[in-house]
Formats: sequence, C-alpha cells, structure tokens
Amino acid sequence: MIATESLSKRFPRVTALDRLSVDVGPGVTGLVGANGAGKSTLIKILLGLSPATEGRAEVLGLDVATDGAAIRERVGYMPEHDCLPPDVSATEFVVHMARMSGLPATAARERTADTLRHVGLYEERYRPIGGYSTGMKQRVKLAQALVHDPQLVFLDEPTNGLDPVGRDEMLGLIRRIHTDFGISVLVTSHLLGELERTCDHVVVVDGGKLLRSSSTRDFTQTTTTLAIEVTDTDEHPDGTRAVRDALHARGVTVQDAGGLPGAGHILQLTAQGEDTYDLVRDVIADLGLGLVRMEQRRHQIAEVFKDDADGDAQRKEAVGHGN
Ligand SMILES: Nc1ncnc2c1ncn2[C@@H]1O[C@H](COP(=O)(O)OP(=O)(O)OP(=O)(O)O)[C@@H](O)[C@H]1O
Repeated sequence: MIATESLSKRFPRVTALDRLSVDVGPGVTGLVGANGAGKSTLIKILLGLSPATEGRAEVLGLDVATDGAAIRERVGYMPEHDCLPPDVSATEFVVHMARMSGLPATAARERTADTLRHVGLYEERYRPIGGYSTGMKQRVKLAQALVHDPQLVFLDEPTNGLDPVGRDEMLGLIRRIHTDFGISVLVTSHLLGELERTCDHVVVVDGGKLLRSSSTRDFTQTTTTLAIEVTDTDEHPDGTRAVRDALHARGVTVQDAGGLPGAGHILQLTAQGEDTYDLVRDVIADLGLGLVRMEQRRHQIAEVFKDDADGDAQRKEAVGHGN
C-alpha cells in the first residue's frame, strides 16, 4: 500500500522526517509518535501535497513526486485540524466533496447519505456544522474522507478532542472501515494504547525516525507474568495486600502492576508453571477472598515503546560516554 525509502523532510530549523524507510501493507495500520514526531508531515508527502527533501515514496504503486493527483483520487484524507465550513450542513459539505472527487450529482447524494449514516450522523446532518460538537465534526471529517470510496484512507489524529466514549466509538468506526468496506487505513495517534485495539500493524516514529514497525500481535505477545485481582472483604479490607503478604510468606515474589489502569488492585508475579496457578488459587481461597481475574499478561505497546526509548537513551548515553 505504502512504501518509503530514506524519506526526509527538512524545514529551515527542523528535520521533520529523517531517512524514513517503511512498508505498509493492507489492513489498519497505526502511525504512532509524540507530537512533532513527523506524522502529519509524512501524510502530506504521501498525498503529494508537500515535496520530500530527499528519498522517495510510493502509495498504491504511484510515485508521490509525480502522481499526486492520481493518489488523491484513490486515497481519502481526514486532516487533523478543524477545517469545516460552519455555515453549511454536513450533507451539503460532503456532497460538495463527493462532487469535487468526480462523482455525478445523483451518486454524490446517495453516497453522502450512506456515508453519513455509516459514521453515525442522522437528522443532524441537515443542520449547519457550526453548531456541531467535536465528535460530530470528527465524523463529518471522516465521512468526507470516505465518500468517494477510496482504496486507502489517511486519518490524522481522528480521536483528538474526544471524550473516552467518543474515542471508543471513533476507534470502532475506524476498525469497521476495513472490515465492512475493505478500505485500508493509516491512522495516526500520539496515544499508543489506543491503537493496540484497533490496528493490525503499528509503525512507531520518533523525531522523524523509524523506531519500530511490526504487527500488533508481535508488540503484544503474552508474557509469563500473571496478573491477579481480588475483592476485599470485611476481614481483609485490603485484599490485594493480604494476598501479597500470604504469597510472600510462601516464598513467592509479587510486584504491584505500577502504571497500569487500576494498578492499585493488581498484583503481578512470574508463573513457574501450573503449580503457581494452584498456589494462588489456594491462597485466595484460604483468605476467603473473591478472585476477580487471574490472567497471563500481554505486553502493551506502551511498554515496548518505552523499552525502545530507554534502549535508545541508553545507547545515546553510551555513545556520549564513549566520546
Ligand atoms: N511547514 C512547516 N514549517 C516548519 N516546520 C514545520 C512545518 N510543518 C511541520 N514542521 C515541524 O516538523 C516537525 C514535525 O511536525 P508534524 O506536524 O509532522 O508532527 P506530528 O507528528 O504530526 O505532530 P502533531 O500531531 O503535533 O501535528 C515539528 O517539529 C513541526 O514543528
């Protein structure tokens, strides 16, 4: 779908992309990086809207340097920033974008109705966009990216400004773009955890450089770490602590799952085979506590990213010490 080779973009004061070589196949791919990592710059180059300083890139087999118009015919784009006219309705705006993409009037109206329904805009679609919530505006931006039935869409920070429920809904919509319509997706985010659930593949960029590109499954392989969560009781108002103490007494080292959601109630330990499961079960039963969950932990993308970043920092430090 996308291939870049030593792609660089230098502005007078900053290198936004630094010899980036990456291949992206069909499916849903996350492009992850902190603000300023170079994600939007990459998308603009891939759409043929901004020339690279060095290197080359292809989208759907087309060269971004020479075939920009052909790429934009086949690729939808949802920009990061608010770019919607406030005084027209979603229907008027999306029909206009469909017509701009070359659809005849009737097809443009039909596709607009279908697409707005798909993104979850119903009666509101006849009201001026200026009165919409952030979530509704994001849906209009998504609809205009899909209306001409592209093969691929670039979604730049589609969850920006949304509350947790709005984020979940948007991530669900993104997943369905691929499963329902077979359209491949490149979606950017600065939140790694978000893309874990949505993407088949994740590309991590940092300071314009490629940090990692691999399937989500590779990022989130199961570990030998067990995560345990228990209830509290009147006798043991801090059930987590009671289990930790009881396991310690049996010579098992337990860690708190610092940094994870709800971490205060989760214990982690390294499984040494089936015996560990039995021991944990017995300890919890003896204490009379309820077991909420006991599961093998998977790596989270954020941890892999952190490991890579730590490794990078250590490498930099090592280089620094060597000098
Ligand atoms: N037109 C421009 N002129 C000068 N510098 C630019 C320009 N566009 C981007 N940059 C710089 O290039 C770097 C990468 O920006 P880019 O917008 O691609 O990052 P990003 O990963 O998309 O982050 P964000 O989500 O904050 O937009 C930043 O340091 C940015 O300030």
